Amino acid sequence: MHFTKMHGLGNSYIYVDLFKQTLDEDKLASLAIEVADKNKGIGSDGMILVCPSEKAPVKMRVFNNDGSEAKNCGNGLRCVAKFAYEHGYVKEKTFQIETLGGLVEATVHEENGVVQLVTVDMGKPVLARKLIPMLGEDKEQVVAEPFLLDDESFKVTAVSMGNPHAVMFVDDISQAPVDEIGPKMEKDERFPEWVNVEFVEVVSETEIHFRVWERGSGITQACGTGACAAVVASILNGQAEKGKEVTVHLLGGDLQITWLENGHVLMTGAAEVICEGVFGRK
Ligand SMILES: N[C@H](CCC[C@H](N)C(=O)O)C(=O)O
Repeated sequence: MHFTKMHGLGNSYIYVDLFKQTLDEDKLASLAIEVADKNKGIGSDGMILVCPSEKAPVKMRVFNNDGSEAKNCGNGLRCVAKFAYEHGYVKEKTFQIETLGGLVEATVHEENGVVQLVTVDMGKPVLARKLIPMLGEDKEQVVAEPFLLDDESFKVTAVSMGNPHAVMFVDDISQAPVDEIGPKMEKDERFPEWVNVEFVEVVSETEIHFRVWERGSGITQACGTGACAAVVASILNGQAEKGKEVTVHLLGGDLQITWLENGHVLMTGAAEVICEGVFGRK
């Protein structure tokens, strides 16, 4: 199997071009686990398939390193956009990408034919509890809601970017209990489809620090959909303003994110190729 390893701010995936090869649908989950293994595989946060689509020039499918399939991936979208443009699957610099969470629009910023940065219109966040999904009293939004976990109460703001996110605010990001709380909250029964867990330290209304425990992958260097959810949560909690660009500092680098007045979330960041190769026994 031919692959390209790419990353968005250190959130790396093994990209497989299904315009040029086919994979057995029944083996996708186990293949994602295999290629992501840093000792016996290639090593990554998961696997992303770059697929033909009937709704857009290209479709993205995302698998975490536990084999679970997700409906969206922000860092993955930027890399898929770069891949599709540089491989000639799209001719325009702005084009749609199909995801399991719906259609998004990407714009590539290229220099001498090489895409350096990509802007993705991630669409509108979903805030209704039952659509996150999150169990509990049926109310429109979950903003700073007390969430009891191991006798400790956390204030959770829930946002879906096509995939579910639980965002909490801390005073010092370096002290955020990512390892301790991440895995417990990820699979808490109150999140029927599990959840990505994010911690945010607000620096100003245009700058935040961010850490993540990803559903299905654990701690990663960056989470694009999580960073979008973090900006939306910051605004819902009165810590930032709609229409103003926020710089999100993640372990692997920065993303520029704006929750526009029209309700859409724009994300701009890097997308890079690490290597290409052939995976599997000769
Ligand atoms: N772990 C996520 C998928 C990857 C999202 C993340 N890597 C991003 O860049 O948005 C989930 O299960 O919803």
